[in-house]
Amino acid sequence: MNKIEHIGIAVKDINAANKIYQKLLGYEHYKTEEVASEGVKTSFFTCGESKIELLEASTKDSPIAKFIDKKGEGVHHIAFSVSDIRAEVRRLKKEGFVVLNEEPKKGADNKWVVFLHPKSSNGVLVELCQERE
Ligand SMILES: CC[C@@H](C(=O)O)C(=O)SCCNC(=O)CCNC(=O)[C@H](O)C(C)(C)COP(=O)(O)OP(=O)(O)OC[C@H]1O[C@@H](n2cnc3c(N)ncnc32)[C@H](O)[C@@H]1OP(=O)(O)O
Ligand SMILES: [Co+2]
Repeated sequence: MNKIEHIGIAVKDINAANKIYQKLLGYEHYKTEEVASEGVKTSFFTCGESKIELLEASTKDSPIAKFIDKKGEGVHHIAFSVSDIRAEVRRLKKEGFVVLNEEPKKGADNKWVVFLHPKSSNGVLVELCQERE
């Protein structure tokens, strides 16, 4: 793993959350992006070498909608940047982690992403991210 790429935060209202995180960080987000395949609207803030990803559900069955229904707003996942996502998937499977999608899928901000089930990482949903060429 190279670094924490982003921390994903589930929010009910991305416009309201943007204002809060703008005040918190002292600067504006640099982009918004809808990822229809994941049922989310995102907003990204830089934070040093890492990012904050705000996530609002765009569909009723979005993982974000389910998460907020059960747990409320808050930290939803931690994403790690990796250089070779397929090699990391092979390594992590051997280590016993539960991989949710073996085939990397298109994430936000020009990334390939793979998720690991929170039950295999102490209740934390983990995302692996590799830059798309
Ligand atoms: C924008 C794209 C991308 C990026 O580029 O950055 C994203 O970040 S997309 C983010 C949204 N997408 C995902 O989260 C995809 C991966 N997630 C999943 O596949 C599912 O959400 C899940 C983790 C497998 C859970 O789905 P499911 O089993 O259907 O949900 P339940 O509500 O029944 O929960 C079961 C169990 O798991 C706990 N849970 C759910 N989500 C989380 C979470 N984010 N962190 C920690 N724990 C989580 C949930 O509370 C249930 O626990 P118990 O009640 O104890 O059984
Ligand atoms: Co993410």
